[in-house]
Amino acid sequence: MRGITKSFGPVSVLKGVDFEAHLGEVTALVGDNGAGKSTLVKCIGGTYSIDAGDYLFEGRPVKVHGPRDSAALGIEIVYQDLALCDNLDIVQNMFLGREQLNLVRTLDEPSMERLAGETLASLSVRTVSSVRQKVASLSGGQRQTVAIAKAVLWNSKVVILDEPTAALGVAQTAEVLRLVRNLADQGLAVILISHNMNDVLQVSDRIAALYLGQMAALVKRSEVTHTQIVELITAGRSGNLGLPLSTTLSSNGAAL
Ligand SMILES: Nc1ncnc2c1ncn2[C@@H]1O[C@H](COP(=O)(O)OP(=O)(O)OP(=O)(O)O)[C@@H](O)[C@H]1O
Repeated sequence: MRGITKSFGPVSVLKGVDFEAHLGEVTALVGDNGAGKSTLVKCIGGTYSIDAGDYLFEGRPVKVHGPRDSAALGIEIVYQDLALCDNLDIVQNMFLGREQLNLVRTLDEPSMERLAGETLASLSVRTVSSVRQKVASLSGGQRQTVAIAKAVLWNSKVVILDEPTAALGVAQTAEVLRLVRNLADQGLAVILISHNMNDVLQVSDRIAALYLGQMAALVKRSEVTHTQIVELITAGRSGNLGLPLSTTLSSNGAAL
């Protein structure tokens, strides 16, 4: 994404944001409440149209007018609410709206069941006992796992995860972070929105810090400390990292 701007009426939310994600890497998207993370992700997913800027995919300019366009490129977003149906089982959830049909045009249950099982196995998911289990009976971590598996089922290239460990316990967080790392190691570009610095430091390769609708910095994980990330989030800059002072200071020099 290059020079992305997005406003809602008079409210300017994204102000010339540059952002990129690479195959085989986890890029953490961090920023304070209201910094514009969700808005940026919804622009990537096509839920919001961008006002100005360039959207490039695999180096080519693309037009993304809605979620169907981003899905066709191989971009999947797992929102915080997971969008799973409690009354359906894991297979039904993973194929919801994209069910496979057999030759007589009825649901190809064996094929969907096999693919669901293979996808979970390829992600080394051990916590789900049966793909025919109702989603209502799954724990928070298992639900997250199913939502992520659903996102990678479609030969996805980019998977965006919105706060995947929020509200999870210690063991379940570790399991989901292992899965996040696994996705990148399998070659996907993973974008991880998170407020949890431990998660960010543990799994990310790059960190993109949004500050008041501007990209304060997009840096390699190995090049920043915990303190610097916090400073980028809260002040838009840290030492020689971050936005130029002129954009983060008001005319009298006070930080905005
Ligand atoms: N549909 C909308 N209409 C008007 N303003 C909006 C809309 N969506 C978001 N905003 C505003 O844009 C700003 C950025 O919101 P956004 O949800 O992108 O931030 P965020 O970084 O994801 O925050 P959080 O961490 O709290 O989820 C906020 O000030 C918000 O009020």
